[in-house]
Amino acid sequence: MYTGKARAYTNIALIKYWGKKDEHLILPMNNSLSLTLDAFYTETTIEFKESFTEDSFFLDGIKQDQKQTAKITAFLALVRQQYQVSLFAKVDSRNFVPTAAGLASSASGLAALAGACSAALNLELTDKELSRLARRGSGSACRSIFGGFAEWQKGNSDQTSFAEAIVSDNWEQDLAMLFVLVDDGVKDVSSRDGMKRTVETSSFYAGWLSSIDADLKTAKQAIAEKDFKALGEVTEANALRMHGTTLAANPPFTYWSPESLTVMQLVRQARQNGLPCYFTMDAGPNVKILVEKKNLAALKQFLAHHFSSEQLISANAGPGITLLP
Ligand SMILES: O=C(O)C[C@@](O)(CF)CCOP(=O)(O)OP(=O)(O)O
Repeated sequence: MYTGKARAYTNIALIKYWGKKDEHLILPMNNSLSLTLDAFYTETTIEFKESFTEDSFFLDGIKQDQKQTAKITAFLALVRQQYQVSLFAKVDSRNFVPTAAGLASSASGLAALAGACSAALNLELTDKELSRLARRGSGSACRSIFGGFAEWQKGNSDQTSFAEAIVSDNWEQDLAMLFVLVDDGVKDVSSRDGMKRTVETSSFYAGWLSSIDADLKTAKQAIAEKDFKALGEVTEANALRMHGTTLAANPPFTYWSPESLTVMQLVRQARQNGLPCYFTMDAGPNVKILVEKKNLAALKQFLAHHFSSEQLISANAGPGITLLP
């Protein structure tokens, strides 16, 4: 019997991963850049055992069905094949996210699973190898191996596609992210399905790709210079461009709900009132607002007129993956 446990935190992309060049290996079309946060994490324990006749997956103590287990089973099949393991496993994940719906990220879950496998099988993977393994579970998971800012080098093969920490002189400690939970109950298109449809059908996709290199350069320069305005502006513009691609997909779709648009407008208004903050969004209606820690309280106060405290969840920069005893 082999057991392992790991904790990994969610990350939010400031320059988005949106589109795969290779679906099987999960190689992205473009580099992306993220900030790992401390508020949401997953702890995953895995047990490989001779007596198990199939893989099983428990999330917060509840056995998951085939569909929810799909990403996990596919990942474990890869681990067995890659590391010549014949044993089945029991995976027990606990998501430490505020009760709010829709915040459990596959990034922290699959990164924690990769770490737990490495520990259980005594693979002693380097961070780069762990990032490559996590990438096979879910693309954005490869960035959660690292704390603070990370860049996912797109590469062109399984060997060359992995994330790396961005040297930042700990500037991320001065930043915060405020999640505004807008729950409009609309069942979104998953990020995996959304990016696939967009790559395959959106006439705006080429425009998105052509803007990435400049955005990455701007973001990395902003981090090096601790220039919050520059980082915020490129973060917001990049997110708008990513989401713009969905409008030209076939069939068209959007992750934005009416409340999402209200939050975006409030962020612009806060800026006009002299409170620097910038929004980003992923595959769902929730809005994430990048703000300097010194302005977090003022931002929360400004939004408190429109949202309940349960809808406003703040996070600071978080650490990389931790293997647990
Ligand atoms: O996080 C980002 O860069 C941007 C997104 O969150 C925007 F929605 C995409 C994350 O995609 P993911 O869930 O990693 O997809 P997978 O590789 O198909 O599992």
